[in-house]
Amino acid sequence: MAAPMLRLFSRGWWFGAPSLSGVLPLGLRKAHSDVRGLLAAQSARGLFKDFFPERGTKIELPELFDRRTSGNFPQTIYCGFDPTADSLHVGHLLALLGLFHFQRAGHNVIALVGSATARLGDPSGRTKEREALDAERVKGNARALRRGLEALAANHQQLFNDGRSWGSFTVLDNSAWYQKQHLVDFLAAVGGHFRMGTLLSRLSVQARLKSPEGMSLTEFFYQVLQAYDFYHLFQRYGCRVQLGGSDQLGNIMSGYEFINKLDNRAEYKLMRKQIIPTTKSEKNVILIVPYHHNRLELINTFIALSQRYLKLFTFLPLPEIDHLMQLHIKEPEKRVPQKRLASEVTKLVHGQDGLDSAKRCTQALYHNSIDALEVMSDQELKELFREASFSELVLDPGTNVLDTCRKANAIPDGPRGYRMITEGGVSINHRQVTNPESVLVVGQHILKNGLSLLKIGKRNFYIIKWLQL
Ligand SMILES: Nc1ncnc2c1ncn2[C@@H]1O[C@H](COP(=O)(O)OP(=O)(O)OP(=O)(O)O)[C@@H](O)[C@H]1O
Ligand SMILES: N[C@@H](Cc1ccc(O)cc1)C(=O)O
Repeated sequence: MAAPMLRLFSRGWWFGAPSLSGVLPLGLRKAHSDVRGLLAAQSARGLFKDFFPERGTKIELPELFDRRTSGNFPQTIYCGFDPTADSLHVGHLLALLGLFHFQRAGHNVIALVGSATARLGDPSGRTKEREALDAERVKGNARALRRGLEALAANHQQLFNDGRSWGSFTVLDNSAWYQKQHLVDFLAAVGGHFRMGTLLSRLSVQARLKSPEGMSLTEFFYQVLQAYDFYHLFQRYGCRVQLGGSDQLGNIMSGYEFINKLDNRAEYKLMRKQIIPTTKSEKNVILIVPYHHNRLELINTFIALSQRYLKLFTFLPLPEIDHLMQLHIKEPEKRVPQKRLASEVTKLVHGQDGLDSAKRCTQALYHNSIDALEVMSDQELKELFREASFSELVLDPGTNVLDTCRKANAIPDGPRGYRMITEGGVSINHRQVTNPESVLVVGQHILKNGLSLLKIGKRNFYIIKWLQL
């Protein structure tokens, strides 16, 4: 008899509020309340949408997550991330939050960096074969991804602890088991368990076979590797649940079938659906790896996003989210839920320091705060005014407003530049300066941190770092 499995897709944000009975399979409804609590809470937040398989399971999924069912607790759940780029993005964050929710409920979770799979390239959800990545590039990306995953897990642990005893968070890399694998041995041992008809029937394969470009053997083989990963994690760590976006359904099914052929113990999976359609477009990807992304960009994006994302991207209890929404109805201009969303996500991604820094940037940018500007480091200022040009100038005695603007190449030479100042188009440190001959004063035009922020017109910023002060 086929072993039980589960698929849980997250609800897309465009589908409306999830209703429990509509989302969860029959088994869950008869489960006892504790179990119901964990999956129901996740579904109520809109994190998961569907289960795989839906029927014919020997053990119902809820038992798998039940603290009180002996032998079943804790479970190990994994999700894979291919290092095809050197940054995590918001789609990954969603997958990670899925893992974090299980971790918070006491289960052990594995974030798998797919250094081996990234070399092949997952064809799922793609219309064209991706550019092949060489081993060095994948290695660099994998290091960056691992750092990002570990940083997020550490922020989660330090800043979102709720006093319960959590499961472990482990980062693994599938190159660890493929490096040692001999190709012929692998094909001989594994290949026979995969049937061509089944592999060919996967939607991701079908779509690519019909495309003008077709599909390479390398890409076709991808699902075998992901299936084997699942098997390996099942054998080695007892991992019975895999989490993935809806594009991962075919790969997860292959893993499920493969494990069942080799081992007929109960097997389960969870799946999550992609909920941010724009994330797949390269232009719209919001990079979140801590060391080379723009915190302000992240905070602004979350301010602009729908309130629904509070449920998806934060750990705030639902009643608290309802309360924030009530506040929003009374005073929408305060944008309370959006600000809270931005700060919760920034805290998770960048830690408390990152959040404080993003708040200083917001103060300096939107509230023209000189105090905030004064305590900002060069790095923060550069990040804040990413579009701004940055120059280092020597402060000669008697340097005036006109000299400063010219040396920073902020105004044109000649009378036109001069007039831009007299006509009020120039400000230094958020204060308008209309006299081109005014000599710069430390403490007014030059901040305590040795910086000046020059603004020309409405949005052209120039940061000047004064040397030899
Ligand atoms: N926008 C998204 N919404 C929800 N889940 C996502 C999103 N983007 C990726 N995921 C999920 O995150 C996990 C890791 O994805 P993966 O590393 O393959 O990223 P990707 O964006 O699909 O990039 P690529 O295919 O170019 O490597 C997968 O389970 C994937 O389905
Ligand atoms: N195929 C997944 C990443 C992944 C890699 C290896 C796995 O074992 C699982 C998942 C994706 O592209 O989104």
